[in-house]
Amino acid sequence: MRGFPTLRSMTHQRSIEDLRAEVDQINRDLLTLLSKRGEVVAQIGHAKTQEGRPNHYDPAREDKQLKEIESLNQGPFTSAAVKAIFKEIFKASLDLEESNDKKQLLVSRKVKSEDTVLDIDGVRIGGDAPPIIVAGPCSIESEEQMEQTAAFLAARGVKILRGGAYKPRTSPYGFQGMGVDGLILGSRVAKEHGMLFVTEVMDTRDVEIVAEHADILQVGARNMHNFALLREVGRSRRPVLLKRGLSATIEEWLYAAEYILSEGNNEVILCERGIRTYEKWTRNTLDLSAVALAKQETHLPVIVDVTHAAGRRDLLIPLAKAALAVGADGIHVEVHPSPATALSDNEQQLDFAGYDKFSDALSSLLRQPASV
Ligand SMILES: C=C(O[C@@H]1C=C(C(=O)O)C=C[C@H]1O)C(=O)O
Repeated sequence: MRGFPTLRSMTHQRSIEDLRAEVDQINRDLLTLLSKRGEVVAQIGHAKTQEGRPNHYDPAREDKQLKEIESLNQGPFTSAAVKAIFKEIFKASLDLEESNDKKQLLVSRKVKSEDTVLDIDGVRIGGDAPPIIVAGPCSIESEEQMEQTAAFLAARGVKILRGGAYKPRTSPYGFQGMGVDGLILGSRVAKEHGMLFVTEVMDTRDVEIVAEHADILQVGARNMHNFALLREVGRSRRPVLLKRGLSATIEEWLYAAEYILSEGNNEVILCERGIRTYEKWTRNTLDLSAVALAKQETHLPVIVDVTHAAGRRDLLIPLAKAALAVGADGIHVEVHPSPATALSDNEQQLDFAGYDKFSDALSSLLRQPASV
């Protein structure tokens, strides 16, 4: 190989110390170049994020660089060795791009250290506000059902009434909800009792009409990955209650919230509702570490839907206590005047007597501000 002195000519000319000093200097130069490369790569990462490309890995680009490096390599290292070194550099660069990017997430506490406290018509959620209760039937079924439930809950100080007008049912033949009539009914009854109305929106085409009637838009677990819907509720100017997906990791859940914030809507309430595991004795498995982590990593309020997490009435009190103990900003619970005849979720909704027991059991925890 041209240009490189032979071992024999080198050994007697320079001492090992001398050579090592040169290696030390080369290390420093390499480090300077590596750091410079890292800075440029981080800028590429930032540009990709701004273009809405969350996946930064680009194998074609890496391959192109490796091919060029191979063609330029004149030794003494083999091309395989040089390529292995550069692959490590690409891997570290990708990590750098992605971790820098994560630090800049709008949901992150690193970007906004203080708690986001929502104030919806005087109802405060998050931060130093006492934990809130979101309660009401699974589905809006009739005027009588909504009227009875709202009157009962309002008398007990519940400020947020829930009720589904569009229902994401497992079977297409299950009750699909009352639609617009349900929206009108739910919002009227809530208003009459001085409550806020939260209801699920499942389709981008319905965001406008649901936002017209509801005070808070719910994105349900089955739609947590519906990125078009997340963007659309992000563009609406209503607070959003974002449930965690059935099998979503915490990271995926927080990225889903990021979709909403990235459209300019900062009013997001995260809702842990249990995840799908192998366990059969509960409908889902309540993930309390997700609540603690979401509180730690984000500035958003986090509430816990104990009804869907448990799928059975007998666990609601202990699960709600545990949720409040880890710092949840509220509890979501389904209440129906007659769960046995409800058109959905018969097994898990509380009747009025059950709700009274539930709220009595939690009363001391509900008075104080959420604590981590
Ligand atoms: C820096 C980039 O992102 C990643 C890192 C690369 C690198 O370190 O050279 C190359 C491709 C991507 O996997 C890029 O796309 O250019």
